[in-house]
Amino acid sequence: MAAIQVDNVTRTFGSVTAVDELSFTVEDGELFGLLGPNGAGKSTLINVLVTLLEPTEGTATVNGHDVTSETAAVRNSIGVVFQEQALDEDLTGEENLAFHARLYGMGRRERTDRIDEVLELVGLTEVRGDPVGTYSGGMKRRLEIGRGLLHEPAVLFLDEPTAGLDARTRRDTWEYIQRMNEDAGVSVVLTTHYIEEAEHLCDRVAIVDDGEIAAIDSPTALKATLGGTVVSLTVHGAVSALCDRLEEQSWVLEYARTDVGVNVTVERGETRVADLVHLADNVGAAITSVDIHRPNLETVFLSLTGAMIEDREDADGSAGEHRTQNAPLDTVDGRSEIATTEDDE
Ligand SMILES: Nc1ncnc2c1ncn2[C@@H]1O[C@H](COP(=O)(O)OP(=O)(O)OP(=O)(O)O)[C@@H](O)[C@H]1O
Repeated sequence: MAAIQVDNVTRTFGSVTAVDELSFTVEDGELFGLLGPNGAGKSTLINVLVTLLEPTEGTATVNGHDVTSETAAVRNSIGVVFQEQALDEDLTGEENLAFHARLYGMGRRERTDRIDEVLELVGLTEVRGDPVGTYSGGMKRRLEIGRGLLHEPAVLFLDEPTAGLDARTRRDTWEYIQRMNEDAGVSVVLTTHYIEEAEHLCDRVAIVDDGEIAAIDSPTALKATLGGTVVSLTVHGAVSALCDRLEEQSWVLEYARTDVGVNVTVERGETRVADLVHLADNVGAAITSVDIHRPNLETVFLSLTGAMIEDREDADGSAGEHRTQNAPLDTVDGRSEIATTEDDE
């Protein structure tokens, strides 16, 4: 049985379609990610799956239970960690868990055993007696994840599990998420707008944009669809002539004009910079900056939607707004010399 089955789910808020006819399956034991910018519809989808919102249209099951007609069964079989922290900072880590265990109706014996196990799993055994107010951001996050696991759910939902954490703590948190997925055998569905998180952590990723799934596959398979690196050129003058020349080159896999120049997809981008500069010279165009994007989920998002996730984030406040295709990759216009940067893997 699939952990989650979503069939044509739509959720609207007035005139806003937050989730638009989504269909996908999450297999038992998978670590599954919903990747997209703020406002893409990830939280709305999670809220439908955890029975906090009813779908406007379509159906979904979680652990075989229908999210509309079997809400109690769904809730009993899931754990949820929301974006907003919900811990009592005056209570100790252990007391926070005990409170939650009582809510779930766990008996004293079961409670004690399970709290010990969970604290061990999230690496908080030594600080179990300290007030949560003294915990670091990462420790609080782990405690929340542990709390979501107390009643041994089959599926754990994590909404932006590492938002607001520094890079190192984020990486540590990934290890704990992986550990629970592997050791506790729990299926995990997480939302994120961090490329690296989706890439590093997830077995499969759905790329979500404007309420729709643009692509769904393993990070490796998604990157393989690109078949090259994207070289973003900022160009002054003669962009059309440069595009005509790009069209003639057998080594150019694809190109697309942007507001500031052109994105060129080639094999091993770093080896083609000199050729691109040469081509530009020939047609009287000036390349003022070069950015090389190794294939990662950001470049997959770019090729699918015409914008970077970061651009969408910058445009936030207008979450979910439609942007023009091939929006600028960067605001490097006006640089006088060529700067070459590469995304970290
Ligand atoms: N309760 C609501 N009322 C009205 N509009 C909403 C509501 N909840 C979400 N939306 C809108 O639905 C769209 C999707 O929002 P959603 O929060 O699901 O996106 P998201 O990808 O989870 O982003 P974030 O990470 O910022 O929560 C946005 O346009 C948002 O403004």
